[in-house]
Amino acid sequence: MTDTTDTLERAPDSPQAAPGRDVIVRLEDVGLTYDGTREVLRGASLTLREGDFRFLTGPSGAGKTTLLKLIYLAHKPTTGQVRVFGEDVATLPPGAMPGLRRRIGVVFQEFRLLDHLTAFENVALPMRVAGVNHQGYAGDVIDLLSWVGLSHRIDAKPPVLSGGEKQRVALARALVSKPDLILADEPTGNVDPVMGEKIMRLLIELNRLGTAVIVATHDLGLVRRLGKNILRLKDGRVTLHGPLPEKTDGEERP
Ligand SMILES: Nc1ncnc2c1ncn2[C@@H]1O[C@H](COP(=O)(O)OP(=O)(O)OP(=O)(O)O)[C@@H](O)[C@H]1O
Repeated sequence: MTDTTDTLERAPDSPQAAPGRDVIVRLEDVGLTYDGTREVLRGASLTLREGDFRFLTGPSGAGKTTLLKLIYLAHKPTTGQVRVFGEDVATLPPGAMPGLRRRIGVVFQEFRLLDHLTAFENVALPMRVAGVNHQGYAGDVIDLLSWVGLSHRIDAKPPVLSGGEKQRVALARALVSKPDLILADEPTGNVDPVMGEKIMRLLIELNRLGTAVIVATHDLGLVRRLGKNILRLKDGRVTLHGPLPEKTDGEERP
């Protein structure tokens, strides 16, 4: 079996460098074609281990969101194998999906906050859906909103929150079930650079505490500053790269 890694430059947390950590996501030779005609992934492979942090980059339309949705079990591959927390998605027993998904926190554009619920209620929602009672989650929700700097906005509803505040509520919601893996699709997309940096620092802190993270982004400045390994998606395939070097004239990589 071939690994993910067509190219690996200075990647200290690479699969090769850390064989002791469990593999939590493995894609092997995955193809995904929408509607039988639109081939987005072709022979895509990657390995993610516990505690890894990866930026996911690539041209618009390359399939970054599609790849994250595959890992979140929202799509099945057309060909190849997807394993998440050791389970083969193709042969997942009925009823196993919610349990797997609870181990994954997502910050996706289309999973918007519910406008009629407060910040507290939005963050609490995954716990309520999982059948946890108020006492079981209230403390965690308050702590999380405080951690993302929103203690003062607990009772505010999304229509009166700024873009950055909404992103941080969404991040808190993704974290409330203490996931082993966070998938964030352009989490800094609609916020100013200072807020974008703050959101990324929160993700990095979370990763430092042990959560694996994949962040899809077009923001190469951020990728360069934060110095993390990169999964690059292009022509349907994934390659793993080390941190971007300092900018050089005319440089145009991911
Ligand atoms: N549900 C779908 N049905 C059909 N085609 C789709 C679907 N979702 C995405 N696509 C197409 O698949 C391709 C990849 O889309 P995707 O959103 O995964 O790319 P992306 O790399 O995340 O793009 P961007 O950087 O612009 O957000 C695009 O051409 C898109 O139009």
